[in-house]
Amino acid sequence: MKISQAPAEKPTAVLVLADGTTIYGQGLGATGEAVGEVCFNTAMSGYEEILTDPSYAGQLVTFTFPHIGNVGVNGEDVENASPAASTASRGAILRAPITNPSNYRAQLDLSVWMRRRGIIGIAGVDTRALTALIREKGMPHAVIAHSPAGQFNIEAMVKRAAEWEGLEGRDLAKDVTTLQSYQHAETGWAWNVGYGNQNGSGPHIVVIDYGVKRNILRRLASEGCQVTVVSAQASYEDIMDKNPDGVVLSNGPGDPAATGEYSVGVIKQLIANKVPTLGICLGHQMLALAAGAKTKKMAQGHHGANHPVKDLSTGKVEIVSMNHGFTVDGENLPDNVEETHVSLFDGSNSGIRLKDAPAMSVQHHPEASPGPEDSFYIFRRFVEGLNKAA
Ligand SMILES: NC(=O)CC[C@H](N)C(=O)O
Repeated sequence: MKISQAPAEKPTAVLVLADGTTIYGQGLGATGEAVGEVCFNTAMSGYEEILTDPSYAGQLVTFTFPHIGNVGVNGEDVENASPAASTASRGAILRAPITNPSNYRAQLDLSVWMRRRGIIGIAGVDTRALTALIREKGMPHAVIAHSPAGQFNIEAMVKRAAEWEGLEGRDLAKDVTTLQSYQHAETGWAWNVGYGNQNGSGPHIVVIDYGVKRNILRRLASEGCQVTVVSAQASYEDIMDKNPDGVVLSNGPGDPAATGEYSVGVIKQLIANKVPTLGICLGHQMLALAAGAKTKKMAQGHHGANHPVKDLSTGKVEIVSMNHGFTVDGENLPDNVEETHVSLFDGSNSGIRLKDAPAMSVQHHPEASPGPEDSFYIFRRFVEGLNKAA
């Protein structure tokens, strides 16, 4: 069975990097072109969650796991909470062609689902070599084109990739955030039950949506919280009008430093007024900025569901879900910021706590989705803190 090689003849898709590297393969999903930064994700499962995670806006995802699509798509494991964020990642790069879906939850073939969501894919790529290249040279800018007729203008694609503005300095949260505030009651997924529903009577949490993953909302609801989601552009007054017991700063795409123009001011007010705050991923980076720390672009980023992180307060190691291309500079934290978690892959910062405000944040994804549930405790720690304060 020939499953892993790019067809030598009649390619229907091509991946072109800004340096001119040209890789032919088979087209999947939507036709047309997508431009973005290529990152690699090492998760072995969870492609439906990954391809709907709004944090991937502006990126093209290479899956290092060779068989993607085997269990189809179920339409339930979708992470974008806002319709505005329905085109998170614009492209998927796969090793093997997609086989017939086999899973009791499967509703659709991955390629058909990608076509409906406007995601362009290419299979037959030597993803191992591409990943090795990213590790050596950093995340390249690239264009994927899918043309059933096999017509490509490589020169124009190289130019487009080379001229693409990149993610540094880009605020993408404003493109994926909800425009209106709403309540969220859905809880976690359980075998034979599906997602639950609960109108919690616990603390009221306002989540600022910079591109929030649904499982963050579900984890909060599962902890008994009442959950209200507000737009990334909500002012401090908008938020406080809702009477929150705590505020969650969500994940999201783009450069935290650029997103900070409207959000960091709000976060500074939350800290100054001692509003209990939990930041996740982009929210973590922006809490750090608000507290006086710095963020910077990483060379290869962290994207996967199998990263070891150490909780410095307990000494425990947890295996976590990661998805970030920017990082908080853990070497130069201001005095009021304590490092609470570190990545055991490269020692980069993976969590902070403010010494002068009830605020904490993590770079990794405690909501998993996809990934292990080791870090669900972060939500519990936050909610227990609120209950103690009440
Ligand atoms: N998942 C996220 O929130 C990503 C945060 C940020 N956009 C980064 O790439 O680092």
